[in-house]
Amino acid sequence: MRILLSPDAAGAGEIAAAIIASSVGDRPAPVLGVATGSSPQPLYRALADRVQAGLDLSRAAAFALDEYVGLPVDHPESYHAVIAREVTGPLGLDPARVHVPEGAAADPAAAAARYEAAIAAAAGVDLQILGIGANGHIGFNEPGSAVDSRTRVVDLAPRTVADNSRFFDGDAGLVPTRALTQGIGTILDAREIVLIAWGESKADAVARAVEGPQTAELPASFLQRHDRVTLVLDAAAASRLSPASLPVEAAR
Ligand SMILES: N[C@@H]1[C@@H](O)[C@H](O)[C@@H](COP(=O)(O)O)O[C@@H]1O
Repeated sequence: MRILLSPDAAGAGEIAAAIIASSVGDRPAPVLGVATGSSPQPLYRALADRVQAGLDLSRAAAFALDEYVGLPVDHPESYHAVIAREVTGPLGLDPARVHVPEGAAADPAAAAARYEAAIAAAAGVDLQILGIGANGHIGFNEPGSAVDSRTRVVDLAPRTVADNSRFFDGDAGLVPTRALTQGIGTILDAREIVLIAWGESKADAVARAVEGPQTAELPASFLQRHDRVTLVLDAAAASRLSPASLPVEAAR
């Protein structure tokens, strides 16, 4: 895993945006994997600045990682709404090429299978953007998720429901308890992965993802088996990594 550091979240966003621009900026029709949550927001802001300055993503396709089950698509905290607000608009994507799992479908399991088929039909994801949960989840692959899991319906861990209650007026009772998520296997099929993490609350999960054993108990640890992963971290998120894991200039 390549690790890049910035003193703060905004700087981490700039670094991640630069990687994305150089990886996919020259492709005529790249396929992006896009995450929601607070982690990628500095990245999207920095990428939006690049779009304002001339980066053209209008022919890019995008596949969101996950969506709540049972939330109407027009709910402001549905990932359909979040992706439209924070990604599609600011990055100048074509809404017709942006895909989000159908968490409001009558048959979510069938919707999961359709989503896998849609990713395959697009010839896979070129670059997957990831955040990480405080419990080491990626997408909504909670502890216990298998390395070869595919897009499916999952139950959210109590900690994730509590963490995400901040998006629902602080009321955990309003947070859906199930979601559709790309699986670990789906995520690992992406040709390149950029994970952004910032803040002290992610430091433990980051250290275990990088230095711990590969285990379903910390789903992000499975990223160790991908050969093109970059972690872009601020100082707080990197604070529990051993010096041996850090870039040479930071470890001195
Ligand atoms: N499903 C999302 C993930 O895709 C996200 O990466 C993670 C971290 O969230 P945040 O970035 O807000 O800390 O948990 C959320 O619940």
